Amino acid sequence: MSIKNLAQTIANRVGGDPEQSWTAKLLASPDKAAEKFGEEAVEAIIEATKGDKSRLTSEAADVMYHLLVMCAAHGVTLADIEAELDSRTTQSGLSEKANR
Ligand SMILES: N=c1c2ncn([C@@H]3O[C@H](COP(=O)(O)OP(=O)(O)OP(=O)(O)O)[C@@H](O)[C@H]3O)c2ncn1[C@@H]1O[C@H](COP(=O)(O)O)[C@@H](O)[C@H]1O
Repeated sequence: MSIKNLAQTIANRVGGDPEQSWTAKLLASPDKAAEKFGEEAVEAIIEATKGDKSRLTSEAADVMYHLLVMCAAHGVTLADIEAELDSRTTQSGLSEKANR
């Protein structure tokens, strides 16, 4: 699934039944969504340091899903994030840091 479609699926769960949907449950509890994002990020870091590509891929998917849910719980959309990323694009495509 594309990130765009995942974000749309998550947006469609706003106001959904927490008993029927994990996503709806997290959206109704922003602090829980943030906590889960943190847990998944740590799990991804651990897999990255172990060097297992398959496990890292799985954890990275968890991180992306939970990041989007956490943001959606606060009304931040994928379009908002993309606009922020667009604003960071430099003329050369290289950041100041990369030039140092
Ligand atoms: N991409 C995901 C997705 N990734 C992870 N999860 C859930 O996130 C939860 C993670 O919780 P835990 O870490 O406690 O569980 P776990 O990952 O099994 O445990 P560990 O392996 O990390 O130890 C699990 O219940 C997963 O099912 C997801 N739940 C939903 N989606 C997407 O969201 C859509 C809507 O799903 P509903 O939540 O069912 O509406 C789905 O069709 C999917 O496309």
